[in-house]
Amino acid sequence: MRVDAKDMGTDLKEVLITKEEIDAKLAELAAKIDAEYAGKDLLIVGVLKGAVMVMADLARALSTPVTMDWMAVSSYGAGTQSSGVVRILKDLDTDIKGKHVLIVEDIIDSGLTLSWLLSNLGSREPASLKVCTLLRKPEAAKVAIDVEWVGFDIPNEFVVGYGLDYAEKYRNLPFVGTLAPHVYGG
Ligand SMILES: O=P(O)(O)OC[C@H]1O[C@H](OP(=O)(O)OP(=O)(O)O)[C@H](O)[C@@H]1O
Ligand SMILES: Nc1nc2[nH]cnc2c(=O)[nH]1
Repeated sequence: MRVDAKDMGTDLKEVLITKEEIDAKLAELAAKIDAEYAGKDLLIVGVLKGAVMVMADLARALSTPVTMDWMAVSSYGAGTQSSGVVRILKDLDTDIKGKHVLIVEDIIDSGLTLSWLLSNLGSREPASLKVCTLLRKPEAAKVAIDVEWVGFDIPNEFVVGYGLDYAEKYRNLPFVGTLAPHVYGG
């Protein structure tokens, strides 16, 4: 079923990516990730809170048996601009030395969060460290990052839904959409 922005009240401007498009893309990415990690032990690391939905759906689309861990970092607070200062709110429960690690993100915007994460997790000497993100904003990049698996490149607009929030709201929307300007004072 296609859900339109108008069904979700007046806060939303438009639906950018539907649940059906997300499901199809995650199946495509999962097949590539399965091929990459065939015969290997894979730890997928979800970056809280935004990656909860993509982590849950990607994990179920994978055939590769995985273990899962979570890291919580924040660089956005309640606003729509990255502060650039990354704080660890929750570290991994496991030692990743010698493990194949796949970071699962909902979005790469400025790239500052991921750049910091790659450096932080890379220093723990994993056997490999790669990234899968559902969304990326090429026009917003402040640092160049090599990302193996990207679901959708999107325009440089603040998006919500499918894990992504504005002031902690809208994470449970099943699609990715943009907000009407009045919501964030535009
Ligand atoms: O590329 P960047 O500009 O660094 O932005 C990307 C980061 O921003 C979001 O997290 P946020 O800090 O909003 O926390 P949240 O996942 O808990 O909402 C998102 O989940 C990424 O981790
Ligand atoms: N909700 C949300 N969080 C983000 N973090 C970085 N970019 C975004 C975005 O466009 N939307």
